[in-house]
Amino acid sequence: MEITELQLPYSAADRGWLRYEPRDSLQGLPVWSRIFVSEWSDTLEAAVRELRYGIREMSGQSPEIVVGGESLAQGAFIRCATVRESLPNELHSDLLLQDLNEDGYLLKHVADKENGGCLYIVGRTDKGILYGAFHLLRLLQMEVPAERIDLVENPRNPLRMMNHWDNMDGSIERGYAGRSIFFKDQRLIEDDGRIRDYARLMASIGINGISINNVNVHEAEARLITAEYLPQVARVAGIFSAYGIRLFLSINYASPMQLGGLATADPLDSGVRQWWKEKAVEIYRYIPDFGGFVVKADSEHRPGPFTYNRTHADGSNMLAEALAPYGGVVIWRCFVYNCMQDWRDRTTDRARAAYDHFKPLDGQFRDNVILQIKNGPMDFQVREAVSPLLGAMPQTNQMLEFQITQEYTGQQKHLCYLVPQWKDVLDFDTYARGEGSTIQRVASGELYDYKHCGITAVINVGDDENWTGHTLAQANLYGYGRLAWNPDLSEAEITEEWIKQTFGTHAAVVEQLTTMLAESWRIYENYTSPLGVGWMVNPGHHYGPNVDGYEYSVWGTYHFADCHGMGVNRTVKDGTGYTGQYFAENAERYESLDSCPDELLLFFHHVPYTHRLHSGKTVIQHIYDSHFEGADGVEALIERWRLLEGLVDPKRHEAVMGRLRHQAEHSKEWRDIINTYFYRKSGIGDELKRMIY
Ligand SMILES: CO[C@H]1[C@H](O)[C@@H](O)[C@H](O)O[C@@H]1C(=O)O
Repeated sequence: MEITELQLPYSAADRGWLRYEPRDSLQGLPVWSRIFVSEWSDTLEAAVRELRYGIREMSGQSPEIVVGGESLAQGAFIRCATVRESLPNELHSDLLLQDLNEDGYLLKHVADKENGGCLYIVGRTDKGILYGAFHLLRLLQMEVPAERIDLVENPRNPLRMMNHWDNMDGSIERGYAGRSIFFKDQRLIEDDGRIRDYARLMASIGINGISINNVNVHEAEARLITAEYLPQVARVAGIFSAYGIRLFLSINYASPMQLGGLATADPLDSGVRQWWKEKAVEIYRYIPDFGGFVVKADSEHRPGPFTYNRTHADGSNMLAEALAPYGGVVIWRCFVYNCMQDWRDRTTDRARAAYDHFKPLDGQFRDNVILQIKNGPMDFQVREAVSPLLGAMPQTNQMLEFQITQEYTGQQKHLCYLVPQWKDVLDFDTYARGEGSTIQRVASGELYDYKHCGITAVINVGDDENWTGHTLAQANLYGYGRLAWNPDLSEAEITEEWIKQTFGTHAAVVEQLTTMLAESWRIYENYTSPLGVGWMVNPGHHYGPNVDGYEYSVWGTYHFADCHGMGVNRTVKDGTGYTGQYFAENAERYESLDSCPDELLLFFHHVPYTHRLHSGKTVIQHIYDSHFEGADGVEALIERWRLLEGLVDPKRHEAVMGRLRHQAEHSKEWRDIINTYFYRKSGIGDELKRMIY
C-alpha cells in the first residue's frame, strides 16, 4: 500500500512533544521491520504514518507498512488490529480487552523467540488504534523498553474538548501566541499543513472535539454556518476527522434574525424552530460528523432567550431539537451574570450567578444539551473556589471548562503550570452524593448517569512557531489533554511524560524542569492578588497589576479593601449567602473563619488586616511575605533554567530565558504595587522592616 509520507514539519511549526529525537535505547537494535494493519481507513492511515515516521526518526530504521497481509514476518513487527480480528491467545485471554470502550486500546508486547517479538495495538475502533499508536510513541520517546509494554487504556471522559476563541480576522480573544491557525482576512486559512500538525498534537493527547471559533460570535463568524463558508469549514472538519476529532462551531443565538431575516429569535416561535432545523440539515450535508454548537447566550451582552422572557432550557432545547436527528449536541455555557453591577450594591454577587440561573432548571434540558461550567464561579483566577453548580444538577448533563490560555495567569509571558490547579479542582469533593463525589466524577458522568459529559478548555495556541508563545506553556496544553483522558494521572506522571518527550531524558533536565513547573503556580500566586480575592489586574487586557483596576466598575469583581480590612463576605450569616450554594460539608467549612482554608480566605470573608491566618501570620504580613517570596521565586526559576544551558538546544533555551527575565522584572512590579497599596491603606508596617516601594 502506498501511503503518503509524513513530512515533518509540515509547516514551520515546532513539533511540541511529538519531537521523535533519536533515542539511544532504539539505536542499532533490530526494531520493527513491518507494521501490519488488516483494514484501511483515514484514521488507520494517520496511525501507521505516524508510527513509521516516529520510529524512523528515533531509531534510524524504517518499517514497511503491510495492509491486509498475514502477519507472519521475519523479525519483530507491530500489528494494529481491532478486537473483531483474530488475535493470538495471549491477547484473547486478556479480560481487559473485553472492557475496551470506543476510544480505548490495548498495547502489549508478545515475546516470540524466532521473530523477536510483536507489539500489538488493539482497539475497539480505528480511533482506539490511533490513540494506541500515539501512546506507543510516547513510551518510546520516554525510553520505556518495548518488552515491558503491557497496558489497557480507556478514556474516562467521553468528551475531551478544546475551545478556540479565534475570530475570522485572525485575532484571538485572550490569545498570547500569535494569530489564529484557522482564520485570516475573514476566510479559513488554506495551509492544511499547520492544521494537520495541530490535529496530530491534539489526537496524541486524546482530544476528540474542537470548536474553532470564539464564543463571542461577531457578525462575520455568525456566517460560518452558511453556504458561503461551510465548504471551507468542511475541509478543516475532514482533516480533523482522520484524527478522530469532531468539529464544533460557536453560533450566534440570534442567527435566525441576522442570517435568516426573521423578526425574532424567540425559541418558542415555530418559524425560528424551523429555521434552525433547516440549518442543521444544511450543515450536516457538508459535515456529516459535525459535533454541534457551542453557545454563549445572555452573557456579556450576547443575545439569548432572556430577550423573549424564555429560559435557558427553552433556548438550548430548541437548538438541541434541530441537531438531535444527526447526533449533534448543544454545549450551552453557564457564564451568565450581571455585568452591569454597582459596586455599592453588596447583595448582588457575581459568584452566585451561574447557580442561581441554572440550578432551578435541572431536569428541563433535552438529553443532547450539555451545560458547560467554568471551574470557578468567577472567571479563571489564579485561585478561586470551585463552582458550586458542578454536581448540583443530577438530571442535567454537565461539562467542566478550564482555561489553558493564561488570561489571568501571566499571559504566557510568565511561567505558570496549571496542572496542579486543575488537579485540585478535579479532586475537589462536592459531597453531592456523599463523600467521594469529586468533580472528576461529575464531569466523567460516573456520579450521575449523564448521556453526554466531559471536559473542555479554552486553548492557548496560535500561529507562533512554538504554538504557545512561551515554550514551557506547551506543558499546560499537554497536561490538560492528559487529564481530560485520565484525571487520575498524577502531576508527577504528566510532568515527566511532557519533559521527556519535549526536552529529552537527561536527568538534570528532568529534575530542574520538574521543580520549575511544580513551583510556578504558587510563585505566580504569591506575587499577584492574595488569598483568593482575585483580579487586581489592568482592565481590558488583564495584564499587570492594578489593585483598583476593577474596583469601582460594573463587572462585579471587587476586593472591598478599606483602611480596616478587605475581602468579600460571601457567608450565609451576614454576607451574600453564596456559601449556602455548596453541599453541607463545604458550606460549613467555608462559612466559618475557623475552617475556611487560608488560600481562599478573602474569597469568602471580609476580615481586618490584623486577622490571623491558620499559618499564624496576619493577613497584612502574609501579603508582604508572599509578595517578597513570589518575586524571589522567579529569580530561583532563572537559576534553575541557567543550569540547563547546553542541555537544552540554544534556541529554546534563550527564548525561555528571555521570558523568565521579563517575568522577574514584572513580578517585582506586582510585588511593589500590591505591597505599597496595602501598606498605605492599612498603615501597618512590615515586621521584617523590608523596604516597601
Ligand atoms: C470570550 O469572552 C471571555 C472574555 O474575553 C474573558 O475576559 C472572560 O474571562 O470570559 C469571557 C467568556 O468566557 O465568555
